[in-house]
Amino acid sequence: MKITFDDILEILPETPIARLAEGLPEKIAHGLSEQRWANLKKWIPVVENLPDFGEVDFDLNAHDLAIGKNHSISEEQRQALEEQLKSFMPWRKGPFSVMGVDINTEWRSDWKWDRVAPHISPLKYRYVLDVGCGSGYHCWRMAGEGAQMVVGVEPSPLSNMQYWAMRHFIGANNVYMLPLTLEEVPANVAGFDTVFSMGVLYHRRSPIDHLYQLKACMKQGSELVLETLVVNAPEGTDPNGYSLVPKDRYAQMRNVWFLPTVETLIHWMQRVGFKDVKVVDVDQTSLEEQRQTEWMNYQSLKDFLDPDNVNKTIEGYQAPTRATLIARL
Ligand SMILES: Nc1ncnc2c1ncn2[C@@H]1O[C@H](C[S@+](CC[C@H]([NH3+])C(=O)[O-])CC(=O)[O-])[C@@H](O)[C@H]1O
Repeated sequence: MKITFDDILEILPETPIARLAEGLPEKIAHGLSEQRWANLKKWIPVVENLPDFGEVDFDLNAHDLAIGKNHSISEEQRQALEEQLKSFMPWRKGPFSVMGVDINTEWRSDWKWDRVAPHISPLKYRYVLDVGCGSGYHCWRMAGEGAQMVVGVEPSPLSNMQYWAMRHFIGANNVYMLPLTLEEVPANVAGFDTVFSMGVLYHRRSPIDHLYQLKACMKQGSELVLETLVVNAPEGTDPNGYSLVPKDRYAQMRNVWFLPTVETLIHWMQRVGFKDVKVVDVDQTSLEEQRQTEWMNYQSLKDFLDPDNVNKTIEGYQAPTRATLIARL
């Protein structure tokens, strides 16, 4: 199957998010430019040559999407497919099961979805944006909840290939991933009914600007679902207004900037104009939720924590704890 954006370009003008189309072909070309990302030269042919097994069953409400669960292929075909899918390693966000190949990703992203989904407004018939959607795992689950259209924006070309690999087997099913950053989304879209930003805010150098950019995508009365790393204020420090900017790395990640307390995060969201801000979950990431697997064979959370104290990062900070907040525009 060829990677093509013709369908989304054709659909967009008829939707409340029509302004997303502005300059889109050029932005897509930039996002998937082989000059910028030499690996695309090897990845794109793998995607485009995935085998055609005809119509395949799947279940967007299953934790692994159960693609082709009732469709039998030969062991030889299964092994060849496994090899093709392994060319998109490391697989971080999932899991996925494709024609009997179980992609055991670094993250149990289904656990995050199970924590978030019970608290959000029903997605049925909604236009949904998932910012920094990774492999697109949550986008598929959002479509499973009946969304009218899910747009994932994700600058990582490898993550985009992982989306296309799933799409090859199951079709778009209202899910479209664009190889864009949030900053490339036009500032006047103002049409999404639900916007998710999960695991992105702490990567931004200007968290308040990130919140304004999310807001600019949203329709009046719509919902924001924000998930990000938080910290407790040090003993004796007022949590209101406190946020940690790590000296250097945080849990070995170089690109971590602001880790607010939950109180500070609420305040930031209110300052930007979000209403009814609710904290629906705070959860310390477990070693079972993020770990090395056969499909992600680099170091993982265990290696980023203090070997003598799993509640601290290797740098001595509070171990990764994520809060989910829901707010209305
Ligand atoms: N400016 C940006 N605009 C859009 N995306 C970005 C930007 N910068 C980084 N990203 C992307 O945001 C994703 C963050 S992961 C969360 C995945 C999923 N949401 C999850 O909640 O599991 C982090 C985590 O593991 O928490 C990466 O895929 C980046 O490429």
